[in-house]
Amino acid sequence: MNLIDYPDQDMMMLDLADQIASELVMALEHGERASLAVPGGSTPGPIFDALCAADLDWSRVDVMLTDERWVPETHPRSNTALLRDRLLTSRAAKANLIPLYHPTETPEESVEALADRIEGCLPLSVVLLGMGEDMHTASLFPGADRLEEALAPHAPALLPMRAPGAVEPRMTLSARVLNSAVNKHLVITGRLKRDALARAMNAEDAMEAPVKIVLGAMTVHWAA
Ligand SMILES: O=C1O[C@H](COP(=O)(O)O)[C@@H](O)[C@H](O)[C@H]1O
Repeated sequence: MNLIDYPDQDMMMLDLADQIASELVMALEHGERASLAVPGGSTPGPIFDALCAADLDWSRVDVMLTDERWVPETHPRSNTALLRDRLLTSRAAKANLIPLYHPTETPEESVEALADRIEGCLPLSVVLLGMGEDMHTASLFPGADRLEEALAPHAPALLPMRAPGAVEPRMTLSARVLNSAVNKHLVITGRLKRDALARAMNAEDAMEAPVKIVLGAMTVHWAA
């Protein structure tokens, strides 16, 4: 794991947006298409605000979330709504959204159809992950019902997930998909998440600290 400490959050968000844009450009130089997976939640908005204006051929980029809350796009907690508002705009409006949500009552009803579209984008060119203070990443939560399956080396690409720490059912990329990305970044802010990262590094296994499963070849970006 490579940990970068930034002097402030603004600088970190701009720098990270630049790095991701460069990695996408590189991927497009070597292949027909590039793929990018990004988190939802409260942290990545400023990265999206800068990244959406990057001068690259977005029409050849597939964009997806690392995980989604099972709520419609009109819901304030929809990660897809965040993506549409702050990343899939400006130049990046030309990117192709690979959805992690479909309006069925449960994620189980949609998982197969959604997974089919993800398989065609693997390995991901770039993954950006977030992390909660409980050491979850994507929707790999401690105590989640299908966590063991999602952490397994031959896990399916996409899994429904329910956890005591998650407000609603989730859909998440598996650890296999996250770890197989060509470029891997984890962005965290604040002292509490830095402490959580330290706890995850020292944890016995990823079942108690799921983020541990992705830390191996990860660049972790932190600012207070
Ligand atoms: O629920 C989620 O939480 C994590 C962390 O979110 P944050 O608000 O603490 O930044 C996020 O990475 C994940 O994508 C999201 O669904």
